Amino acid sequence: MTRSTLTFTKTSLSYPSRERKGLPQQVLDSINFSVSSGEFVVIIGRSGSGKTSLLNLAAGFQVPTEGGVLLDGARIVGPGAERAVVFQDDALYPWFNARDNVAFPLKLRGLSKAERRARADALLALVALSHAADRRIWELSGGMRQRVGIARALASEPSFLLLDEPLGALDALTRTKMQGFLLDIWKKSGAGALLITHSIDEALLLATRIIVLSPNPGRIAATFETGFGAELLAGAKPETLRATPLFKSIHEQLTDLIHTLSPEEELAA
Ligand SMILES: Nc1ncnc2c1ncn2[C@@H]1O[C@H](COP(=O)(O)OP(=O)(O)OP(=O)(O)O)[C@@H](O)[C@H]1O
Repeated sequence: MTRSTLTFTKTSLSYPSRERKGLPQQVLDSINFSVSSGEFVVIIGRSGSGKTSLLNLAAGFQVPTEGGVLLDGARIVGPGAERAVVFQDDALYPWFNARDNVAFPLKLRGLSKAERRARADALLALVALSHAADRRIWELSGGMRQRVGIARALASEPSFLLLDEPLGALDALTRTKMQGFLLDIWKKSGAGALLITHSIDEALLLATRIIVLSPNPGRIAATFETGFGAELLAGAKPETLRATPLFKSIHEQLTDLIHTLSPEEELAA
């Protein structure tokens, strides 16, 4: 895969606000950062700090009020197959089985039935769901559904995975498994990842870089370069990493920072 870069440059976003009688409410203020292939950037910040808005801009669902969002230097003006989005409650087609859900974007790309089946089966193998290819969506657990959603997102061979709390609805054990899994997929795909989470622990385990957003309007308050994901991929156990002084220190700094920025907000550890 050729190296690709997604860049936010002096990106600001305002929404018309009902409470303010139509006056614009600024939710993002002059955001500057980039994500390249092979990077895993995690955005963390209190509820309402503009995380989803940021991701929507990268996806091309919205356009900035000021500044730009660029893909390899070209302004993003709409959604594109090279930027795949995975949400918390991914809307899979309940009347299709897992394979047909994954194959659906391939149909839109005009692949033949045999090609779609072969590609969907390869993607299901990648997310360790070969055994469930023929099962309907309602026959799958929450974690399995999320893996189908990720396989479907990978079907378009995206350069970027845009992940909006994809693991937020899962129980703790499944979430831990899925974190390792997500890292593995990201590494194998060579894509760049931009993940939103409320969990400081998750941010630390997955990110190559953590960006903290401060609220009202959303601004970058701090950036942390981290590398625990590489250790997880190399086989380290999450609990071993959590016990290291460096993990504890960054966890403490992030907790302090987010609570200083939003003292009334309870954040998940
Ligand atoms: N389509 C919209 N129209 C008007 N205001 C919006 C719209 N979408 C979001 N907002 C407002 O923008 C601000 C940021 O919302 P956003 O969803 O980006 O934050 P967030 O950090 O992702 O929040 P959460 O963690 O709760 O998901 C909020 O005040 C929200 O009410």
